[in-house]
Formats: sequence, structure tokens, C-alpha cells
Amino acid sequence: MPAANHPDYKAELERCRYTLDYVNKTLDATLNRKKKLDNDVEQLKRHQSGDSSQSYVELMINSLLQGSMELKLRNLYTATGKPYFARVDFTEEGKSTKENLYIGKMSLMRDEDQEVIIVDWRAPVANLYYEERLGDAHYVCPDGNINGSLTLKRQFSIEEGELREIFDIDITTNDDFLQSYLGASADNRLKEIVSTIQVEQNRIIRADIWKPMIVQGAAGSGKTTIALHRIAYLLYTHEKTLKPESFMIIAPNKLFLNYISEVLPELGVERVSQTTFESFAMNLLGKKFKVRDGNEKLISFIEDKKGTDIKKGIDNNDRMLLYKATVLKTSMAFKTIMERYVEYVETVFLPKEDFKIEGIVVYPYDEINRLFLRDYKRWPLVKRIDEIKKHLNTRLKVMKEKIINALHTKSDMEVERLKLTMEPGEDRQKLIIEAIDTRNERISRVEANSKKAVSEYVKRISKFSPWEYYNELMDNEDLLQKLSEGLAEREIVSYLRKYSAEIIHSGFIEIEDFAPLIYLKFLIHGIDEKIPVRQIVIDEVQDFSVFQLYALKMIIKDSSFTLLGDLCQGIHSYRGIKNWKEVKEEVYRDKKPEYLTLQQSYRTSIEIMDAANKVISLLDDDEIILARPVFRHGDPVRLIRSESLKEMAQAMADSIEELKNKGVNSIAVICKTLDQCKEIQGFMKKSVPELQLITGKEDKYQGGMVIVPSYLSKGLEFDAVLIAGGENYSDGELDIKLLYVAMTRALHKMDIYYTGELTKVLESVYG
Ligand SMILES: Nc1ncnc2c1ncn2[C@@H]1O[C@H](COP(=O)(O)OP(=O)(O)OP(=O)(O)O)[C@@H](O)[C@H]1O
Repeated sequence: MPAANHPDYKAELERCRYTLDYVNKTLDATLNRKKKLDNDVEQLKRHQSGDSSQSYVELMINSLLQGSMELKLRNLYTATGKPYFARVDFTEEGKSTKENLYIGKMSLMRDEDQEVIIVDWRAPVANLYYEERLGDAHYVCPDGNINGSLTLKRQFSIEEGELREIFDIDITTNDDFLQSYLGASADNRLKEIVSTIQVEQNRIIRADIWKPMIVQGAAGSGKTTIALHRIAYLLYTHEKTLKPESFMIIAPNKLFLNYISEVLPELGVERVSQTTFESFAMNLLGKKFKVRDGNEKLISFIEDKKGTDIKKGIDNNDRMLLYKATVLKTSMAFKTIMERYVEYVETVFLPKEDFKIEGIVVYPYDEINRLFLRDYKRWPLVKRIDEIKKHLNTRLKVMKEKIINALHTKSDMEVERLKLTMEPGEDRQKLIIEAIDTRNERISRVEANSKKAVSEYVKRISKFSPWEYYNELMDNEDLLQKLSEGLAEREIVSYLRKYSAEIIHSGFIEIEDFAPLIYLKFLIHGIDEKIPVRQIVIDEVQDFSVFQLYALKMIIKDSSFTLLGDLCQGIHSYRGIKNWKEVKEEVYRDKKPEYLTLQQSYRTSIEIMDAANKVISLLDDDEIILARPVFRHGDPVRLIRSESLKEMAQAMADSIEELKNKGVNSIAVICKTLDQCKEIQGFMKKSVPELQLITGKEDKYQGGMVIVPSYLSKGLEFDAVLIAGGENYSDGELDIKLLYVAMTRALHKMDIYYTGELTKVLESVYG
């Protein structure tokens, strides 16, 4: 309700003013401290001499302080507009005083008496707001369970320092507040939602840090948003043990990373690494690859007349083989093929010769090989060499002494024999000198050779990079077939090898090659690179393969994973996850992951969600969990028929004009493919010149008015979506998922434009 109408308005207004006043005072004090610190840093930099380690340390410390102060300042600036968003009144069991706690994005304490003015939303006590009902309530803090009575839950809308609305929430419902958030327009970037986090989302945000977590969440259920809030929460809760660098977010592409880039800074979190799987893998391999556009393969399947439905058959044999070969390359069977390959490499890794010095065997080949294949079996191949080097050096040290002693004994005996068998004289003297010289020469050779014998032996071991090993395998049909025995059909293996070799020889690799490559590196070389990451968050994980996840888990040891995805949006299902069971069982069997679902969708109106649910239900799949929209109505979904593409483009241009006049600025025209986007954009250039084409090559997401292929719209959202060319979606699995993704991008309005007859899929929209 408008704040002024609330019975407690006066008291709340006073509190709001008091808090703002304190925030401003703290801001001024912090600004002054920052100014002084900046001066100190300047001075230190100016007087920094190369030999004073003390001033260097001082400079480092002050620079760090500068960073954290900047963050504090940013939080304080935000608080000057909106210091808090909620209040809870709680009386702890056994205590007589009621605490009135105001919850905001950051905590603030009064310096004089340490009285809490604002409680951070991540503090344990703030859980009362997110989880508890009025009445008996509890929260868990490091000291244990705190029971008590919750007598008030209140929400505030404070904008630019002005108290505008107050909502008292009796039981758990906070719909009014949520509705006012959801009714707003889409931003160009994803935003924070601390004031309206829902119970099921809160459980994910605050879940146990060390247990892997899989979240199946419907389109618009807040997966991306809560993944970022979880990072902010974990950093706050484990600030002593985790740093922002301990986190890594893996997302599908740079455009998406840019789209989500503002949430963490808004939550006061900086320096969390955000990457794509390809970039991560290239860093690890220490090599820059030219990567084939992953969407090219998707497009080749999209062009399939049957909409790539493996159950119905693909219309062209070559495409069918490509499909099956991709499934194989991303499967756990391919992981086993890589392991078999390393077992093969193992057997030819060492030179088949004894380790000798001066023709004397120091370590026989069989013994070295036994160390390599048996004793150090569990180590990466290259790491085993280091151990073997130690063995060779130790044995060589002992043997060298023995050899030198033997040479001395041998020459002494020879001298003795010469003395006994020959008359003294010049001849005998010459032979004795010869024997001693020979001995000395051999000893010097032993000394000299032993210094480099081990390194020369190691040099003869052929160590290639993971990339070279992989390349070699893709060029060796017989070997790949042998390694694949019992795991895959010969025809598929052959196709996989040939097309992979072709890509490699043309100077490229494809996304699906990265998991085998990094896994080969792990098995052959081991991972020396310091990876500081302890928490990995993967968004849109449905497009990851189990092999990818397995390789990541092996490489980034001792880290925990938060995986978020939606099988209904699995448009790369040929390389992605088919069901969550395989992830639980094949990847995380040893760690018993937590599996949670989010059904409530916060993005889309009831009308749009109903239509999208009807489309996705065409897939007869038990794994599908339908989304439940938050109770929010929008315009009805319309199917609009045109005679031609030109007419369709005109109709959409008219609709965009109408929307613009109503103040709607975030609009997307979504076509199935990029080529279709280009064609439609051609017709709309004059009427909607500001329509920007998204091709997938962009690093930055601008928002506004865009025309985008369905597969690139994943993760994004718009106030209004116009789906162009509805007739292009067949009832094959991939096409249905693409249309579902496109439809669920809309917040308030969505229409489908088509030419020709209504298809089965379009008919389903009206159910
Ligand atoms: N508790 C909430 N309060 C307010 N808005 C929310 C809440 N949860 C999610 N949203 C909003 O819903 C929209 C969808 O969120 P988000 O993009 O994180 O969902 P998603 O599950 O990742 O979607 P998709 O899988 O379809 O890409 C965003 O605008 C987000 O701000």
C-alpha cells in the first residue's frame, strides 16, 4: 500500500530518515578515509625504491585496502537510495526484548555502540524473512538453533531515498511486492532480486557448500539469478576461507556472460571468474585453437526436415551419422576410449632398452617398465617419469661406485699380472702405464656419462602434447577402431574419426573435442597449473555432456559444483545431458549430489506460459517438468497468418510500432535460424531501422530491439517477443525445444507469425 496510508508510516519514515542520515554520515567518513588512503598510496608509489621491501609491502596492503574501500563506497552509495527492503520483528526465546531488524543489501553498524542498523540479507537471522511465517520461528546461526517468535514481516519500497510503499505480509504471501517487481519491464541486463527471493530459491542459495547440487528449473524460474546470489551468499558466509577467485561461473557464451555481468557487482561481489568451457579448456591446454562455431552443427540438424528427432529418424544418412558420432564423442564411452588410448600410449611410452652406462646395465628395461606400468600406475604418465628419474639416479649413484671400484680392481690385477709375468724393463713399464691410462679414461667416461645419462634416457621418451596425441589418434583408423571395440559401432567410429580429422586438418577443432583433450591432458601430463577454484557454477548445464562434467570434476579436484539447467531447453541434446540420472550416477556417484527442482516461473505471464507448456508437452518425455507461472496475466497469445514473408515483416513492424507507442522498448523478433533472421531483417530495414541482428559473434549485449535466432535467445528475456516463421517448427524434438525457448523469452506479450497452413505444433498453442 502507499506508505502514507500505513498506520506505522510516521515511525517508519523516521526510521528511514535516521538510517539514511547514518548512511550518509558513514559515506562521508569513508570518502575521507579513502581520500587519505589514495594520498598515501600516491606518496608510496612516488617514493618507492627498488630496495625497500617494507615500503613495497605497505603499498600492497594499502592497494588492497583501496579495493575493499571502493566496494564499501559502492555499497554505501546504493544504500543512500535504498538502505533496506524489509523488516522483521523477532523475540528470542527466554528474552524479553523484541528486536526490530531492518534487512538490506549490506550491513551497517553504529560505531558508538555496535548497534545493528541494517542487517545483511545473507546473515543467518535474515533467513527469518525468507523462510519463516509469523508465529513460532527459528533460524540457524553458527551458535546453533535460535528459536523465538516472529511478530512482524514488513516490506518497503524505497526509491531514491523516498519511502514509497509498505507491505505487511501476514503468512508467507508476499505476492503484492513480487507482483510489482515482475510487472516491471525487462532490463538490458539481469538484475539482483534480494528483496523478493522465494523460499524454494532461498534453499538453493543457502544450500550446503560442499555438496554438489543439480537444479532442474523451468524457463524463467530464476536459475541464473539465484546462481549468482548463491555466490554472493557463500562469499559472505565463508569469507575466511573463500575468496572471489575461489568461484568460477561457466556459461554458454560471451553474450550471455555480458548479459549477467551486472548482478554480482550489484551484490557487492567482484573478481569472480566468468568464462565459457572453451576458454577454460584453452587456458588449461595452453593453446589457442580456432573453434568451429558450435551452432553450425545445430543448424545442420535444424535444417533436417524432421526436426532432428532421433526416434523418428533423420532425413539424411550423413546427418544421422554426424548425430550419432556427436553423441559418441560426448559420451562416457568416449571417456573410456580415451582411457584405453592412454593405456596403449603407456605401453609404447618408454624406449624399449636397458638403462646402461659404459655398456653396463644399470636398470634393465623390464624393471623400469614395471615401475612405470605397475608401481606408479595411478599417476599421470609424465609425472611417472619424474619418479622413474629418481629411481635411475639412486641406482646410478650406487652402480657408479661399484663400476669405478671394479675398474680399479681390474687394472690393479692387470698391473699385478704384468709384474709377475714380465721382466722389469721398458716394455713392462709401457704396458703398466697403458693399463692405468685405460682405467683412468674409463673412469672419466663413467663420471662424465653418469652426469647426463638419466637426462639422455628421459629425452628418448617421446612426450607429446595432449593435442598431438589426440591428432595422432584421429589419424589412425585401426587404432581408434580397436580402442572402441565393444563400446561403439564401427561405422560411427569411422565417421567420427574421418570428420574429426577433416576439421583438425583444416586448422580447427569443434567444441566436442575439448572434453577429450583436457581429459587426455589430465591422464598423460597431469594438471600443474594452479587452479584456485573451489566452487564451480555452471549455467545452462543441459547443453553440457556428462563427459565434460566428468573431466571438469577430475581436473578441478576438491571443488564443489552447482549445476543449473532445464532439460526442456536442451537444444544441443545431441551433445548434452539426456537426463539428470546420468549426471548423478556417472559423474557424482561418490558425492551424492543434491537434486532440486524449481517449477515456478517468474518471467512469463500465465497466457504465454500456458501456450509454451502446451508446445513442450508434445514431447512425450517423463523427464519434462512443466513450469508454473506466477499469478500474472498479460495479453493473450495470438497466431497471426500472413500470405508472404514480406507481409509478415510488415505486420511485425506495425506491431512493433504499436508497442513502442505504448512505451515498450525491449522487443525481440525471434526466427528459427540466422538465415531466416537475415531474410526477415531485410524486409524490415526501412520500417524498423533500429532492429539489431544478433549473430552470436558479439561480446556485448545491448538489449533494446533485436532480431535473434532461436538458439541464441537462450537465457535472455524481453518485454515482447514476436516469433517469425512459426511454420518452420516441425514436431521433431529439437524444433519443439527451440520454439519453447523462443516463447519463454517473453515477459508480457508474445505473438507467433506464420505463413501457409497451421502446423501440428502451432495448433497445439491453442490446445
Ligand atoms: N524471486 C524473484 N523475484 C523477482 N524476480 C525474479 C525472481 N526470480 C526470478 N526473477 C526474474 O525472473 C526472470 C528469469 O530469471 P532467470 O533468467 O534467472 O531465470 P532462468 O531460470 O535462468 O531462465 P531461463 O532458463 O529461461 O533462461 C528474471 O527477470 C528474474 O529477475
